Parts: sequence; structure tokens; C-alpha cells
Amino acid sequence: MKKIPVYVISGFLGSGKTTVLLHMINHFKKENKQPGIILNELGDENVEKHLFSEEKMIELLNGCICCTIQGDLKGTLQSLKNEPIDVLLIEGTGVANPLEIRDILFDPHFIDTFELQSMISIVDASHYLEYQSFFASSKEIRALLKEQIEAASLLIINKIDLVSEKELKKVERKILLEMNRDIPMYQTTHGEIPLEILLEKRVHVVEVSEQDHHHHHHHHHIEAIKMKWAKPITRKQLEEKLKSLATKVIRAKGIVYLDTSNDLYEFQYAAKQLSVHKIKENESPKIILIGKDLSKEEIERLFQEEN
Ligand SMILES: Nc1nc2c(ncn2[C@@H]2O[C@H](COP(=O)(O)OP(=O)(O)OP(=O)(O)O)[C@@H](O)[C@H]2O)c(=O)[nH]1
Repeated sequence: MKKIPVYVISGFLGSGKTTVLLHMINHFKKENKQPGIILNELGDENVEKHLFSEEKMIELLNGCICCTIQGDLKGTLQSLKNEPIDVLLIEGTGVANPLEIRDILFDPHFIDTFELQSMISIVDASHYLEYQSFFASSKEIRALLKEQIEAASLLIINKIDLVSEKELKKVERKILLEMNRDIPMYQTTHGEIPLEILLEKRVHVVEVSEQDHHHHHHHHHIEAIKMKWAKPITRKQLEEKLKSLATKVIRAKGIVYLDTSNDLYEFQYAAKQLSVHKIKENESPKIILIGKDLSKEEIERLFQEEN
């Protein structure tokens, strides 16, 4: 089955998310593709609803899909599995942590249906310095901007018409300081980024199967590894393996046969804590590891070991 490509658009309030989203929708419509759109608003009303009157749009209101209404996003993704959409565009609230949205797309229930292409983060050039200022902003805002930049696979510096060249240089320097890896960065007004740049696949999930022993080519910046995993594993083994990857794997989740039972368990691993619960659905067992610059070979080796 062909997976549905997904783009996540994030960025602080007013940075230009909806502008970029509309740009993408126009493009897909011209190509006769049906986009599905998930719009998230903190409040109980989406004032921009009219802009999407002709689209397959789902609004998630009253909270942030990255935290308080995470369940709504999961429910929506579940319902979209059987919809005839060609691409899915998700716009988070201005205060969303996009990594949380990414992690939901990597969930074992969704990873075989949706294929995350890019995490597009938008920065408002005309407000960035103010938001970064110790005097004019808060610790929370600064942390959020950092998260939105760190999560990006493509960074758009928008609204450059509103700043001088000197200010823009300063914004650029500050952003580079926030980055802990190379992220492609484009400057623009009104979100006008060439589509081949906007739509490029930049998030890479590498798939590994149990029998996979041959050599592989290398990918840069592997965000996640998905392993088909039908072999039973004990809770202790799983925990130890995950802990031994501590510096690389920030988050893991999956569906496994635990111990020698024939029951499937879903597991979640975050902040070095493993939790498991039995599931009833008949999902195919898999382990998903989420981190930065993961080494497929190292992970394969580790899981092939018997203990
Ligand atoms: N001057 C200028 N205005 C822009 C630019 N890009 C977007 N805008 C305007 O800025 C306002 C906010 O843009 P949106 O695309 O709605 O921003 P958003 O991030 O979706 O906003 P929220 O949903 O409120 O977080 C709109 O009035 C846009 O027309 C730009 O490059 N320059």
C-alpha cells in the first residue's frame, strides 16, 4: 500500500504558517491531488476556516495537538487512514513543539500508513530578535523558538520585507547559534519558497528487518529506524537494549511479542522509562527508535544479540 506523504508546518504565532500552507494546497490542487489538512488552534474557533472551505480540512481546537489534545490527533490520523487523500498537511499551533507531532507520526499504528516528508518551521524575521530578547520575551517563548528550530528539517525565514539587511544578518546569526546541526535555511516573503525546495523529502526513516544482514548505503540524519520484529523479547532485554542506546535514542515505541507469550504488547520508552501494555488489535510487530544520527548497523547488531 502506498503511504500518505505528510508535511508538518510549525512556527511561532503569526510567522506565516497558514500562508505557506495555502501555497502548498494551491500546488497540490493544480496537480489534481487531494490534500488532507489538519489545522490546530488553541482557542475554540478557527477564524481562518473560510480559507479552506473547499478542502478536506479537519480542525482540532481547544488545545495543542502536541500535548493536551494529542489523543485528538491520533484519532484523526486513524480516521484519515481510509480517506482518499494524496497528501496530508498538518499545521500546529504557534506554540506547538513539532517533535511531539513527529513522534506521533512515528507511532507503530501510523508509521506504515503515513510517511513524514519534512518538518517545515517558519521564523518571523521581523519579530525574532524581540522574541529572543531577555527583556521583551520570556524563558518559555525562547525555549519554544529553540524547539521549533531544532525540530526543523527545513527552516523558512519569512517576512524579510519587514527588516533591514543588517537586522536580517543578525537574525540569521542568532538562528545559527540555536542550531545543533545543519538545517537548510531559506529566506523569503509571504512564504514563497520554490516548491521543489518546500516539498523535498528531508525526514528519513530507515527500515530494518530481522533477516537483513547485507551491507547498506549510508543516510545522513536518520531520524528514525523501524525494525520489523517478530522475535519474542523479554522486558528486561528490551529495556537494557534501549538504555544502552541512551545517547542516541531519545524515544522508542513499538509492538512486540513479550517473553514467550503469543500476546502482542505495545511499548513506549521516553525519559529512560519503559512502559508496556497488552493490545488486542492484530498489528504487525515492530520496533521504532527515534533519535539523531542513528546508526542502522549498530542498532541491528545490538538487537541481533541474544541478551
Ligand atoms: N509583510 C509580510 N506579511 C506577511 C508575510 N507572510 C505572511 N504575512 C502576513 O502575516 C499575517 C500572519 O500570517 P499567517 O500565515 O496567518 O501566519 P500564521 O503563522 O499562520 O499565524 P497564526 O495561525 O496566528 O499562528 C497574515 O496577515 C499574512 O498575510 C511576509 O512575508 N511579509
